[in-house]
Amino acid sequence: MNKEIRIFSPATVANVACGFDVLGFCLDTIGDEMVIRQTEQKGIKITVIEGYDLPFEVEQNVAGVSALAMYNSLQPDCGFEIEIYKNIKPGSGIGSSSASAAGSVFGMNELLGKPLNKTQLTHFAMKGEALASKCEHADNLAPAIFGGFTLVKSASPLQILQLPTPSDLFVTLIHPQIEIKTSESRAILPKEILLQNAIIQWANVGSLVHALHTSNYDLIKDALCDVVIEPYRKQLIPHFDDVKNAAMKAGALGCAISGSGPSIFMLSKGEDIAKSVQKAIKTVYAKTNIAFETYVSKINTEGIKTIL
Ligand SMILES: Nc1ncnc2c1ncn2[C@@H]1O[C@H](COP(=O)(O)OP(=O)(O)O)[C@@H](O)[C@H]1O
Ligand SMILES: N[C@@H](CCOP(=O)(O)O)C(=O)O
Repeated sequence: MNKEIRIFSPATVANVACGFDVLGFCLDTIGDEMVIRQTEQKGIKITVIEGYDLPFEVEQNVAGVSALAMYNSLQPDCGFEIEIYKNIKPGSGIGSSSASAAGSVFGMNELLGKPLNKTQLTHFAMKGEALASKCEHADNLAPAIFGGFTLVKSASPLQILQLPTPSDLFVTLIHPQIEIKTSESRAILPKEILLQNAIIQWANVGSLVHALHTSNYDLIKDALCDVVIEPYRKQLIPHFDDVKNAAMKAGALGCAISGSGPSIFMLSKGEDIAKSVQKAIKTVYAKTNIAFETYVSKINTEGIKTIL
């Protein structure tokens, strides 16, 4: 036995400004690698973790929890070992936990001859994601597994819509090297929101979806606005307003918190503008003593994939 595959499990941007818990897109160059190995010995084992200090206990690691949920449901006549080569810092706001939760179930499914479709994989991956964020949200998992832009129409029963990706859309991202746990940045959100803000927000979600379908960059610009979540969470992110101002001045279509932060993303029309935006936001953080990384990426329309 001992069949194995190596996979690339991408980072993702959840929420996309107005679509808290429902919208997301997949990044191109940033992601983890994982090796999933089929073994004669039954059960799930995490055998290697490199890059960051994370638990090896299956029940404490999101990759283990999602793998176990799928394993218990399918009850295959074999076991699996999981190796995690982590590039995405946990608590980054670019779907670190989601990359691991999706990677283990994707790899197992490939080795078992693909008995599950992508929505079913997302369902099991959500069990792992819930360990990290204390909530079964799929807005990182769906773009990681399906690629491109996705909308989670319903979490239960799970229904995912794939949205088109305008070809000239580029992402710029800044990742201040501080950790914000998704569970903690969810805990500070209000339980109720003002109707007047809800109206603005759902108009923006509808407009953004329409703009993606029609490659209408002006409408993307109008719709990339979050009046519900950002006012609370931006307080956790040093210099958020300065980054946003610099990015918009440099020509970005929009700028918002990536997932639960601390990463901040911008969308731009064309790679040249995305690079100018990168230069502008670098100057904001360069004046501080906070370490940071910046990236320019295409939208990854393929999602998670086998690389060996
Ligand atoms: N395989 C894993 N990858 C990343 N984080 C994990 C993993 N397993 C458990 N965790 C825990 O999940 C938390 C990070 O998840 P989360 O706060 O959602 O960050 P992110 O926004 O980067 O996904 C950390 O507490 C981390 O210890
Ligand atoms: N919708 C979730 C997304 C969390 O994304 P992450 O990349 O920070 O895990 C939220 O905003 O809480």
